[in-house]
Amino acid sequence: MSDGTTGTGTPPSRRALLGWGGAGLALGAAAAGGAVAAVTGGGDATATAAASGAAVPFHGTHQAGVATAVQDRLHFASFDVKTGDRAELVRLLKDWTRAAERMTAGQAVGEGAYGGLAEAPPDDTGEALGLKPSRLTLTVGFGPSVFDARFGLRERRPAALVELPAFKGDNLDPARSGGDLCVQACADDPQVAVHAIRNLARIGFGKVAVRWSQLGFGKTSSTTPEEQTPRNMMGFKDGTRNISGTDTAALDEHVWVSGKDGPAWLAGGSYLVARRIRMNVETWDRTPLQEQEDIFGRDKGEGAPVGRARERDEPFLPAMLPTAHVRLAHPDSNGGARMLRRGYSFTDGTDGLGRLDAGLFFLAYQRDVAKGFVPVQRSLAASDVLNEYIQHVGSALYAIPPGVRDEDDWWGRALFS
Ligand SMILES: C=CC1=C(C)c2cc3[nH]c(cc4nc(cc5[nH]c(cc1n2)c(C)c5CCC(=O)O)C(CCC(=O)O)=C4C)c(C)c3C=C
Ligand SMILES: [Fe+2]
Repeated sequence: MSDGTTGTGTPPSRRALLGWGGAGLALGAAAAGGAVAAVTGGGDATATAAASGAAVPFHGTHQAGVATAVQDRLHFASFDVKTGDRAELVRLLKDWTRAAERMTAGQAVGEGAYGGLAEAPPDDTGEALGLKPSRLTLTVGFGPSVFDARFGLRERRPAALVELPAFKGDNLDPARSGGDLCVQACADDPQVAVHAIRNLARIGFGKVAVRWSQLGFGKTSSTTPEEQTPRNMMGFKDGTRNISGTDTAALDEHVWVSGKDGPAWLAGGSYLVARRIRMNVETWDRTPLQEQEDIFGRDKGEGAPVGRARERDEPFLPAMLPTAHVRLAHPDSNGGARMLRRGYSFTDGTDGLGRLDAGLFFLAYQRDVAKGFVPVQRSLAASDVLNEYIQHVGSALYAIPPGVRDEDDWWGRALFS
């Protein structure tokens, strides 16, 4: 297998094509440092890392793509496992891990996209050649259905990994819900994220099939509060009170599964809730500004909570409508529940009735869904005035294993060992 550096008959890595090949190690380390700065540093470091197209380290205690700085683009895919052979599934997870190591470092999959046997299709599909690593992160998850009888994993199913309850107003499409495995690909370049999912799906041909996938074009939450807060498709700042990627105390309390929570294989991992939430943007755009602000409990320009001046001022919940989104979602209204939001806006063309098929692909990581998403969504589903403008049309839940520690480790090793 090629190491991704240039040589006769060997396809160059994306990094090599950028002129990084010879000094790959030194520059790779610098790029990783930039990515670390993106996670731990200030806004300037984040902006620099994004602009430089740096690589985010793949190996670590936790998977990248949860607490690491949120990139601007998403390709999320949910897969059904087609093989009934446990060994084949393990082989796939190992192959996926090795390919993910390469792609997140800006290298082509396997022997690359050209230069190999003319009689065989290339290992890599090629559309990311010449592009920077673009802070690509690949995050894998296991859905409840993978713990059925097929792979002998019944005893290993986390007690907390139960199907989400039905919520008032849900209009879920089974074709956009569920799945045995997921891969969240985030990057600053959409082509890099799409290339990653395409190549993982290709490696999995015959063993897994994409059940549904979702592209996202603008982050709606960040883990870097020192950055400018992004705006959602309703024009409001979204993610102001999200968990910061540097707030280790909050991450330990609300996001990472601990050894005490069980099962042991999931320690250092998390749970991911994905919801495709359609917005009726045409109706929203005809709603008066005051009403829009009352619905969220924040103003549209600054993003300040009702009665306050600045975005980061502490919300005073009694000043908001009892049905305001922020009042209902706030931890004080939900027994202290918090989650790390990492969603993206989407626009998937039109719906045939002249309306944009647009909305929020809501992604939230948490330590326990029963104490995070479920109580908050119950309260939102029952009373949120925002419900007049939105509808949940897709839903999935996954257990997110801990990070891949080194080159000998692989996604899900502790689960299958
Ligand atoms: C069940 C969890 C949540 C869903 C589903 C959800 C959907 C949703 N949210 C917005 C826009 C905003 N949400 C904001 C705050 C906010 N939302 C949730 C949870 C869900 N949102 C939480 C936990 C919070 C933070 C509450 C707090 O601590 O104050 C905001 C305000 C800015 C912010 O703090 O992020 C906006 C704006 C939309 C449009 C939407 C569905 C389409
Ligand atoms: Fe919200």
